[in-house]
Amino acid sequence: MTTDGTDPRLERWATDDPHDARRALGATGLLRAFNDAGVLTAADVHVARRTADVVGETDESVRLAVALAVRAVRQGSVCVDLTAFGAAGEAGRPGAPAASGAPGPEAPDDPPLPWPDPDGWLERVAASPLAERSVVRADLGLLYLDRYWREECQVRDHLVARLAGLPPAVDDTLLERGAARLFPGDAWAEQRAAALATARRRTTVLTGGPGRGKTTTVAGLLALLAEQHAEQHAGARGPAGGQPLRIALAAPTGKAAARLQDAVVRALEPPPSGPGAAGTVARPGFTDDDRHRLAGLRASTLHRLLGAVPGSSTRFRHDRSNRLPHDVVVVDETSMVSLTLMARLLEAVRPEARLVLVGDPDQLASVEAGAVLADLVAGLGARDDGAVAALHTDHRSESTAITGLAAAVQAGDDGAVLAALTAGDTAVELVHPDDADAVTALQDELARHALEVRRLALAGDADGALELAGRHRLLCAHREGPWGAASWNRQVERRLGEAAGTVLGAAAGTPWYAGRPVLVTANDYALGLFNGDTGVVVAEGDTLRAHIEGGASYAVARLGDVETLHAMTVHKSQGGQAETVTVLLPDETSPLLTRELFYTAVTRARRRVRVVGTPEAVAAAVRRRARRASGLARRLTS
Ligand SMILES: Nc1ncnc2c1ncn2[C@@H]1O[C@H](COP(=O)(O)OP(=O)(O)OP(=O)(O)O)[C@@H](O)[C@H]1O
Repeated sequence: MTTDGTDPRLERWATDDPHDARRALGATGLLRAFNDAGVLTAADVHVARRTADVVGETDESVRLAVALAVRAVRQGSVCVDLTAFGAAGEAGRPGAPAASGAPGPEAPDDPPLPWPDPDGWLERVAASPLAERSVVRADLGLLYLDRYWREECQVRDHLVARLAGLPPAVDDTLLERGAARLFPGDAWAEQRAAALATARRRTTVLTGGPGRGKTTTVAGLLALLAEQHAEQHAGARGPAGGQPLRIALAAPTGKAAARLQDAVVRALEPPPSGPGAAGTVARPGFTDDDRHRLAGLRASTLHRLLGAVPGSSTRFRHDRSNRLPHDVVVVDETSMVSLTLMARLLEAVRPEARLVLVGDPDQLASVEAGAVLADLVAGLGARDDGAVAALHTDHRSESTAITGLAAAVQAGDDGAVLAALTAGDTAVELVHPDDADAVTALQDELARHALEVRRLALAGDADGALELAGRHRLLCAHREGPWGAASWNRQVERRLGEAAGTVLGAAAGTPWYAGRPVLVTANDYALGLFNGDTGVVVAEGDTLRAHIEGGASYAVARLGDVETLHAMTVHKSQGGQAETVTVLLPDETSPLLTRELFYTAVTRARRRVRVVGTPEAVAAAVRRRARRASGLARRLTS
């Protein structure tokens, strides 16, 4: 582990298969050596060779640098810091300065690599025809593929321009009065301050972990803005007069958008009345006027908001020449937004519109390149002009032990994490993977849970099966391997089949059976299904129907992109929560084992979290950052 917490190991792939698709047949020189060593894939090598050949670049170290830049993007970084690598015996040793986010130098037991001399390496790339032709860019001491450099600069330019613009006009007396009504007293002080700060700005990043009251704050903020708008346009005539505030609510995935809409609508509902209802649900103090002004709010995916263009994942109908019409744009789960999508969003939002980016910067970043939310928090936070509003108070978790564990993970304090996991609190528990009895007990518990879900599903009790299935989540770092989601899915299915005296799941030739919990893995707008939706297959007479959380049900034959959900990856669990969560940690050498992964996993639990892993794996997870190389935070501060 390097001093900045970056993983010191250079992640490599390995295979005995001479025909493995990652092998770059015909590669020579340094590219060959790094491909043979499992650092570069055939795709990395191919791009470097083709672009270098086109411009006649023959310097092997430059070709290697381009391949490493391609590799970096493949691994989620936006650029690469060549100083993180280095000549053998120089920067290549563990503990040498590693760039933020860049994969670090090799582990001591890996064969040494023929690294070029790091001195002047970036300068050689910068002087090459590849840089002259803008194939790559050397900037901030980092090497970028041109597209990502341009996108990073675009994001910086748009944000800096937004921050430099005049603040929106507000009626301060009305705003203060509204905030005191919506967020009254001490219990709402943090959210009141955040909503007030956000209302007075064009651009705000609103951060907070799960249950910190972000969505509730957004609902109250929208009521404040709608009140301001109504006041400003009272008695106005003409096309704008009387037009309600145009609000866009969006999230990167369909599931997150549906949750955002639900949460905002729920927050706006009148508090329950009747005996015993008082004090059960805390809601901002909305009036009927607020509810009327915000009636019919809908959330959509960011792609849908921007107007997806068939055949392109990076171009949208709304762009700088056709801006979004909205006065307020709220984006939830911003941690899942890639650099490319953020660049497209920022160019499409009208400069005078309010933009509120909501999310938890400690969670895993987007599947695609970039760690935009974390960069915005670091970069804008350092400017100290109030663009970042943070919520810290946990309003949801039913266990202070879980809150404490999550805080210790967040702080990177492995000692405190291990102490929390072994303190004997029933809400938080550590199971050693070599403890055969404990692992068997876990397997039995999972099988009992799956059997009970199946019993309800066979009896046609869709609500009961859904409710029970959603109470527990088994989260894995990996998809494959002994501690991967696929293997645990098979294991639970085998136990289920044994108990039912039959074969269930893939081994039976059909994945469908009553009690199969499912995870939707792609949006299907025609069916109204979203990536991340969860459900259970229920027997209805002789047929099987998948009942999806939220009410819809479908004949199983209609569903295409679904996976079995006895276990799931932590990545796919983002945005959801369950009463109990079991986290299976891989051993401490797994490159996926990071603080962000562990934090995301434990914060999915509301009441109880059980971590299966060695103390070494826990410590490695807490200490290792999933940093992604990017220059955005620095660009925003300079
Ligand atoms: N000030 C408060 N006092 C009491 N309860 C609150 C307060 N603020 C929010 N809550 C309640 O806490 C729960 C979580 O709030 P909310 O959904 O706004 O959090 P969140 O940060 O958006 O969570 P997530 O990111 O997990 O969706 C909700 O049930 C909400 O009603």
